[in-house]
Amino acid sequence: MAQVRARVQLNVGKNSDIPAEIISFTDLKDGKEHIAMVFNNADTEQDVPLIRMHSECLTGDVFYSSRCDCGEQLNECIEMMHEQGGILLYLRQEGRGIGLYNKIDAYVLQSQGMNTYEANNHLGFADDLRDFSDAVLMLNALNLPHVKLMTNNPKKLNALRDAGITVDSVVGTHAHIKAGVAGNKAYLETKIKHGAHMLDIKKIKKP
Ligand SMILES: Nc1nc2c(ncn2[C@@H]2O[C@H](COP(=O)(O)OP(=O)(O)OP(=O)(O)O)[C@@H](O)[C@H]2O)c(=O)[nH]1
Ligand SMILES: [Zn+2]
Repeated sequence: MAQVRARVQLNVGKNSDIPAEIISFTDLKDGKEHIAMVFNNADTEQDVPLIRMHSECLTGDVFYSSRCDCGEQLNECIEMMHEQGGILLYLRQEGRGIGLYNKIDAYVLQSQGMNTYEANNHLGFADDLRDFSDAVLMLNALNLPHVKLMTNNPKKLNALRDAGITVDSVVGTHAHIKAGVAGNKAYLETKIKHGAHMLDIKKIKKP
């Protein structure tokens, strides 16, 4: 059974002015250093807090790469949780679980015309290698059996429900579209078409 190892306050967000608490865990299964980021003490003060399970994307989260929407989604989540509280589970599942170097290889293939899933398959990987059982262990360690979930990905919803977490409602993220050859429009459209994502491509975030 995973347990909270340490929790400490810090400020996060673009201007380092959003109060949060970062939490580490013991006994997670896959050996990765997943963390939870808690806003407004939502884990102790809300009966049904907003949760996001965000998979690591170095290129998007750190460098705001044009190829995906991860960094913008992360900021959208931090800002929403600043307003209404919530718990962000930051999961070290780079490249939907294939790792950074393999994701870069997949980008090479995408530059040659393959879509995001075809590129994964061409490299010998399934469409999505992620397993959300450590996220469930983290929710259990935080004593959160009942949540609202921020995602467009039905697999995340099913993973929580299958593990016995009650998901009251699902909150979609905005479409963060970037044009151009190395843009993310085709990537987002492919996720909707082939990945059954519930993203509303017209729900564009106004600056
Ligand atoms: N293999 C592969 N992984 C990618 C590619 N583009 C982005 N990723 C990874 O996809 C994951 C995106 O994760 P999430 O932000 O949790 O998004 P999601 O599963 O699409 O679902 P929601 O954002 O919750 O709707 C990250 O781990 C990225 O590194 C790609 O072209 N190939
Ligand atoms: Zn990304």
